Amino acid sequence: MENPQQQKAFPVSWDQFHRDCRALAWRLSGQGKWEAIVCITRGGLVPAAIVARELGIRLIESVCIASYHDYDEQGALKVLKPIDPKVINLDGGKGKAVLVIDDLTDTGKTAKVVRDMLPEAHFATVYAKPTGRPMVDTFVTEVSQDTWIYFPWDMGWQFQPPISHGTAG
Ligand SMILES: O=P(O)(O)OC[C@H]1O[C@H](OP(=O)(O)OP(=O)(O)O)[C@H](O)[C@@H]1O
Ligand code: HPA
Ligand SMILES: [Mg+2]
Repeated sequence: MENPQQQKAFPVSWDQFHRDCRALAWRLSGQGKWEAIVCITRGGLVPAAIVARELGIRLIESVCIASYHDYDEQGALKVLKPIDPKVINLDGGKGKAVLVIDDLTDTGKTAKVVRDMLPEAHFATVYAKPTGRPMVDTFVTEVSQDTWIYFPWDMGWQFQPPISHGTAG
């Protein structure tokens, strides 16, 4: 993983994120009749809340996975909390009744770990990079692999130097 400072920046505001989550819900509506959402924490929590509201799904489970440290380097994936067997065992035990949601797929490694737990679930992310794209069934916006997505919960307001000063990224 390249240092985000050297990558293209794709900053996302709360408003844009809400719209993109609604667009994801529109794409998902009509594709399946899911009984539960499994969100991949922590990034999947916010899109899962919005999609659950739009699709009327009230059974929400989490799978807690940590991988990136210091915002840029991906370390070993750690499953901090597995999926409740009650959710795994819905409709045959392979995830047919489950919608899995995350904020993005980058290398696809996180999605792969969860796919191994729920091979027949539908995987949805708001954003996708080319390497991770084959791991998800539905997404809204693709960005290039050398783009770093800045989510609104990681951001704060700060002064932007004018473009003419030549330092804007
Ligand atoms: O496709 P990958 O290369 O595996 O990367 C994508 C994952 O990385 C980020 O999560 P992270 O592990 O940083 O944890 P967080 O959701 O708690 O921020 C993001 O939310 C995805 O879950
Ligand atoms: O582009 C990204 N942005 C934020 N978190 C991430 N985790 C993996 N890739 C990214
Ligand atoms: Mg995550």
